[in-house]
Amino acid sequence: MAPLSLSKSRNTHTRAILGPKLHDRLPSVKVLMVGAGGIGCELLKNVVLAGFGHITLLDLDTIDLSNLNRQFLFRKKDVKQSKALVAARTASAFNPNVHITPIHGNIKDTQFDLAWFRGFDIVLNALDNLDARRHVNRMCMAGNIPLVESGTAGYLGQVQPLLKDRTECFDCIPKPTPKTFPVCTIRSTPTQPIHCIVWAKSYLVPQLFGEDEDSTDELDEAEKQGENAQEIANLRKEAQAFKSVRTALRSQNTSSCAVKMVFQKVFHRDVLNLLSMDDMWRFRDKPVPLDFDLIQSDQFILRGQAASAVDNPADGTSHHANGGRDVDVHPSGSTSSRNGNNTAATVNDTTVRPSSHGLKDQRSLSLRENLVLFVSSTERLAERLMTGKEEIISFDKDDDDTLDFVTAAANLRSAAYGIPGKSRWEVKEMAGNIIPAIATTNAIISGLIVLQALHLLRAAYDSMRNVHAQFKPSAPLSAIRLSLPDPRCGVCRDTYAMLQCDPSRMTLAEVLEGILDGSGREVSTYEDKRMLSDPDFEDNLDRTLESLSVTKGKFLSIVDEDGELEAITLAICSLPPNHPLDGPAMILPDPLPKPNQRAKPVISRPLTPPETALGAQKRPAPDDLDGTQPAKRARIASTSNHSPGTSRRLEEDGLVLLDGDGPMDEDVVVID
Ligand SMILES: Nc1ncnc2c1ncn2[C@@H]1O[C@H](COP(=O)(O)OP(=O)(O)OP(=O)(O)O)[C@@H](O)[C@H]1O
Ligand SMILES: [Zn+2]
Repeated sequence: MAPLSLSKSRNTHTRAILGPKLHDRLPSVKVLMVGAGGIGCELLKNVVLAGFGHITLLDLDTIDLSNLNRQFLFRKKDVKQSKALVAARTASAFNPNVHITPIHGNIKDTQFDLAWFRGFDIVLNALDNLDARRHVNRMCMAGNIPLVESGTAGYLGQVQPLLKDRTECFDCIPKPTPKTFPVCTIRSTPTQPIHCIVWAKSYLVPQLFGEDEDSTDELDEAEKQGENAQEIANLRKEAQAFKSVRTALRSQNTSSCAVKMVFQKVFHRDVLNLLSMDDMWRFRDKPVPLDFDLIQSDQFILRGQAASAVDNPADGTSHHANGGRDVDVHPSGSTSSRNGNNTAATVNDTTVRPSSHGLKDQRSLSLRENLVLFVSSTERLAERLMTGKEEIISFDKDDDDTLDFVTAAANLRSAAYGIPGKSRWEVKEMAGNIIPAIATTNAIISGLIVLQALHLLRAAYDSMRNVHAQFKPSAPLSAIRLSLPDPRCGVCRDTYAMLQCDPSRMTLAEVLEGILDGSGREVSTYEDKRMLSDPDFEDNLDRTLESLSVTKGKFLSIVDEDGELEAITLAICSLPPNHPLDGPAMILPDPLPKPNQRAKPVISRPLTPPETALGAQKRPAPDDLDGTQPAKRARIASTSNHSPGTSRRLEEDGLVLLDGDGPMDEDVVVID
């Protein structure tokens, strides 16, 4: 028998499985893949080998050493290069007929507007965060583009095909409330290692290395409004104290003492201040203020132990320092001290630790070693600010300097409060909210993504399933029929249209006039959760879209005040390239969007499993269905989520830090 030609053998099986019709179609299908990480690398390989011809691969990140164990399109030589570019280069070689366009960018960037999304036949998500997933979901709902959503967490995984009007969308189901901690626990009364880690990562790192948030105006305003004068005076003192250490960290002259200043403030003076509040410690163990010089000279006695002997490993055992000289206590490997000299704060570490005590990242550090690590990491971070390389630094589990800093600061705080410390490895897991990734789960999920994508392309809607990989040896996969859209969903129930316009020349009123065709309906307008106008608030109507930050890539929602009709959401796009310069500043969608009657709320909905890798998704209990109209719900959400009065920071990974002035149970630090 004559051997099959390579291209014949390459396609024979796929063709037999997919059937000639679908197989012939794949070379012309335009796929957008978002994410080239753990799932993304596996998925790209599958998509290329399945015979898809045009793949656009987008990822914002560069390759990290820690990716190599499972992101097999990358090699050590590729570290620090763009994931999208390297993955595309590697996978192109798997199939000569494939055309991969890599983009090193953020999918939320406004250049990737609805017009751009509409250039694709299908979108495959291989992302790792809710924010980006929500964004892609909205774009796909707006453009009626089939989307396959996916996620893995350890042994768990999920694949979910989504199509507007046929299936629920990613936002139809409320996502789990993240884990919360009261702010006072984090700021004043920690009792667990995680409290100290969150404090170091979400409070201390931003205070020292993040943006300079001038709170003077806020405090002046609070004072005017007659808030507690003593409290305001304390907050001013606190702000001033942080200001001076921030300045010191950024200044050449004082930088040598800066690290010690930081230490004295947060581990000594702040603890003394707290101790002065007697009431706080009536039923709690008191913290102990740490002493830099005494720890350095190993004369500090903490709860009966010397600094070099105090270590607080998670297992509760204590390792006493003796024996041979060691060891690098900079887990990142850096031992540099600024200007090559020992600064006032530098500890000449001759700590003696048995080097056999586990891998260096997994060792528990003594109090003294934590001090050394605190000094060196603070110096490294300060140096990055001083050399102007970065203006601000935020925590990143893969950034050795910030991880060292958080490890050391958290452990020093733990020591002060008598809480067990954590190794750098454990801190990385806890601060980075890491569930170890399992390559096999990624591989299984990536295969399932392609299967669901093929169902979508074939319009075989009855075959589509939500598939879950679960930790159940008897039933490792479960496949569930898809649910219908939630009629109350504020994303997929909107009527979408594309508005091509020049936002610098169009006012909000002109857009409303054009879209509502002079119907005079009473409406409110929103950009995301920001309310721009309502019937009682018309100040913005004569402002241009640009001045209201409603520009290319953003959505403008027009919500019916009566709640009778679904909302109209306009995706703002540029005018076409050939549009005459003196032409109209807006091209209205044709036909104009005609929103449907709003559906009455339903009580029972099809089953979706309770726990997913995209988040333990819970449907509202029937009692929660209060029948509130989405329009009104959106309004409530918009005001409660971003009330300007609340001092709130939202961090990338979903962590919310509320510096609350509200009641205690509203003051929470939230971990996603
Ligand atoms: N907004 C976004 N735009 C483009 N790519 C994104 C966006 N958000 C996340 N990603 C990418 O999605 C991918 C998710 O992959 P994965 O979960 O394996 O993350 P990772 O960073 O490679 O791994 P780990 O978090 O475990 O270190 C990452 O490569 C990440 O850069
Ligand atoms: Zn929805």
